[in-house]
Amino acid sequence: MDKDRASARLRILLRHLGGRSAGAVIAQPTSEGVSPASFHPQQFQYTLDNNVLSLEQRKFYEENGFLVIKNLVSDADIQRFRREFERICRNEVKPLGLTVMRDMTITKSEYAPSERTITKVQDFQEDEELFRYCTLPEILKYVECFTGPNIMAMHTMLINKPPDTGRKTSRHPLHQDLHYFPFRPSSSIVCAWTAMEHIDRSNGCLVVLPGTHKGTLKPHDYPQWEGGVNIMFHGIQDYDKDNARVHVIMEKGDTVFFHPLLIHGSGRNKSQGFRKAISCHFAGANCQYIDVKGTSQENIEKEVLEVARKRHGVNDASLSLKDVWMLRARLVKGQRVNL
Ligand SMILES: CCCC(=O)SCCNC(=O)CCNC(=O)[C@H](O)C(C)(C)COP(=O)(O)OP(=O)(O)OC[C@H]1O[C@@H](n2cnc3c(N)ncnc32)[C@H](O)[C@@H]1OP(=O)(O)O
Ligand SMILES: Nc1ncnc2c1ncn2[C@@H]1O[C@H](COP(=O)(O)OP(=O)(O)OP(=O)(O)O)[C@@H](O)[C@H]1O
Ligand SMILES: O=C(O)CCC(=O)C(=O)O
Ligand SMILES: [Fe+2]
Ligand SMILES: [Mg+2]
Repeated sequence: MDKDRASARLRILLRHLGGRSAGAVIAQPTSEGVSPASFHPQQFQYTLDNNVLSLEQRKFYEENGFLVIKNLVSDADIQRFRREFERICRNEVKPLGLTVMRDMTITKSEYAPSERTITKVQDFQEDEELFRYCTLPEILKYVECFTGPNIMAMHTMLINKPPDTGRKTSRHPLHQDLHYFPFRPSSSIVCAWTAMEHIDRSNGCLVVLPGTHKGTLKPHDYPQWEGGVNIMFHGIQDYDKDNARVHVIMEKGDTVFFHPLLIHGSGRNKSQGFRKAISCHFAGANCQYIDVKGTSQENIEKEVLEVARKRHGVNDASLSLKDVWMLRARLVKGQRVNL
């Protein structure tokens, strides 16, 4: 693409996004299909102008790709999420569309459903009690700094990381969440992840490689782990080993906001407890779906569609990753524009 066309495309993109820092041109990574030749020096690429983040917080996110806000979600709310999760585990409620995951070392076991066999629930957008998390004003206040005022909740999870059985399957390999998402631009997407208890290295805290959000989306695949790896837990094969791993220690209610290109994962849970966190990936409603065919995301599309076909018996060859995400997406603020 020549320089003029590239900058014209950027201008359209900017208008579409409702404008970031005044007069600034967003420097999008090349994986977004925009030429880096049109970079202009500017201060902020990953946060919007607003009065919520302090200059220091804003600079921290720009530089590192994540930001921890201490004590953001109340104990009372966390208790409600915990109760609802327990009800789901006991089969007392069956929210529509919910995906229940078991650790691969216990999937084929005879255990009755309980909090000890479920490692993660995903897609709780139809469970009003858990979905309250995605609508908490204290969460959305920060989310808006990244997505702008029209906010979609795209992906919801409550993670119940089990004590490791010794096979290290409780680890989550280093990855970028954007690998799973067929929508862009990446900087209008943010994950909010709230610790539901004290989380440190002993029970498998989040591990991040600061600054990696400035890079591009890397190819992902299953890691070659001896003890095996959970379904769809793709990892980055060759990340820069010189990048310092940072273990993010959090207290109950602390919330980390992070960019979908930030390389992160979590270590083994060496404790006897089930380590809990609740999270939602939000996106600006102005984001656009992309076709991932012919990209590194093709492998995850194939896996997700195979599961969708098996579970729902749909056999439509034209089904794409986009269709799956359109069903999950739920508006939490403003207007549903594209997603
Ligand atoms: C930003 C996002 C980052 C991420 O989210 S990374 C994680 C992404 N994970 C997902 O999207 C969730 C994937 N899981 C699922 O969709 C469901 O758990 C899954 C696999 C469909 C299973 O659901 P159900 O069919 O209700 O359960 P089931 O017990 O009958 O299992 C069916 C077949 O799947 C297998 N399975 C289930 N959980 C597994 C696991 N953790 N690791 C490896 N294999 C697993 C299970 O053994 C069974 O296999 P088979 O049919 O007997 O051969
Ligand atoms: N040698 C490695 N190669 C690739 N990824 C790794 C390696 N070691 C750890 N990881 C990944 O890095 C993240 C954090 O792992 P970390 O080393 O903190 O945990 P751990 O090995 O379970 O525990 P610890 O090192 O505290 O005993 C996880 O995503 C894990 O999968
Ligand atoms: O809570 C964790 O272990 C992190 C999970 C994660 O990064 C993910 O599911 O995308
Ligand atoms: Fe992740
Ligand atoms: Mg280690």
